Amino acid sequence: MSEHGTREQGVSEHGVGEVDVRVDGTGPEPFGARLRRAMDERGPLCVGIDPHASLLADWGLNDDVAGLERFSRTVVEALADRVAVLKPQSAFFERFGSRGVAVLEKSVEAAREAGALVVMDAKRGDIGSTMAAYAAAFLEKGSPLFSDALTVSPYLGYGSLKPAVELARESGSGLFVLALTSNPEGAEVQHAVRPEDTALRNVGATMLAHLAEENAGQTPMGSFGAVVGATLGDLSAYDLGINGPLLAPGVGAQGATPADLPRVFGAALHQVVPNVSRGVLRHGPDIGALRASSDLFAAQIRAALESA
Ligand SMILES: O=C(O)c1cc(=O)[nH]c(=O)n1[C@@H]1O[C@H](COP(=O)(O)O)[C@@H](O)[C@H]1O
Repeated sequence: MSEHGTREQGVSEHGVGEVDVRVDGTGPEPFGARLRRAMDERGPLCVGIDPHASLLADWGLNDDVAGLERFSRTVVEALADRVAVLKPQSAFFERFGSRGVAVLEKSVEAAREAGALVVMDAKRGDIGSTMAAYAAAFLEKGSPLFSDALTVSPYLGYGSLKPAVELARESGSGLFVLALTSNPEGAEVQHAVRPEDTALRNVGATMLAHLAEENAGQTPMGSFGAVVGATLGDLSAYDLGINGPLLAPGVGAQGATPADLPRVFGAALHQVVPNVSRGVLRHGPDIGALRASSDLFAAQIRAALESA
């Protein structure tokens, strides 16, 4: 860690784990502050760890736990010391049952150890009391899957996420709330308008408004981010100024490019964490090639930020 804090051994009801402690001793440094610093130091690129069966095959690996382990270890070794964020997609690990989840645990630990922030992409969402258990699984210090942030679905109502918001505040972790997703099917839910709202205040916009409230007054930015697809075209009708990060999947395999980012995100561009998964991963298993691809995306993103 930098001058702002240290990682120390800490104890929670779940056991011993690493915790981020502010130098002034006031508790864990919030995710938003840690992410801002990582984005400023390393650039904002987030690379996904998405071990698709087809990628395992392309890498010459078996579609089994050993292949999964090798794939994840290679991505972490190649990229955890250079990108701001790594985002393991839990589904590809869960596919292998408990042994896959064990690989996920090790990957998260190794990535954080090497200096990347880890956003666990598990897209959890449930009624509040169950949401508390999901939050404990991913955001409770000392939990085996403890991550810097978690993707969550607000489509049981934003308020159902409250236990996760509270635990994230306590543990210095963050959330990325699905607001306007990169897939075309998302519109039927996210573009819906409640009778009491206007067309400009659809469900996705309502989620952004909740996040703006959550992050109010936080500096340099709050810890409660939105997922907003880079594939969505002009988003100027939305107020993306949530004072928090915008995770932007869709660059690479889904067709968006770094050059699209200024047009899509406008004034919110500097809050954007663009995610690339297959676009980088397809260059493996060679570590140099993975790094070259990630560096190229990072340079293109930097150029897009500078051009705006
Ligand atoms: O939350 C996400 O990360 C996510 C949200 C979204 O709207 N769209 C989306 O593609 N994702 C994830 O981002 C990654 C995109 O992967 P690539 O299309 O291979 O770059 C996958 O892990 C998706 O699950």
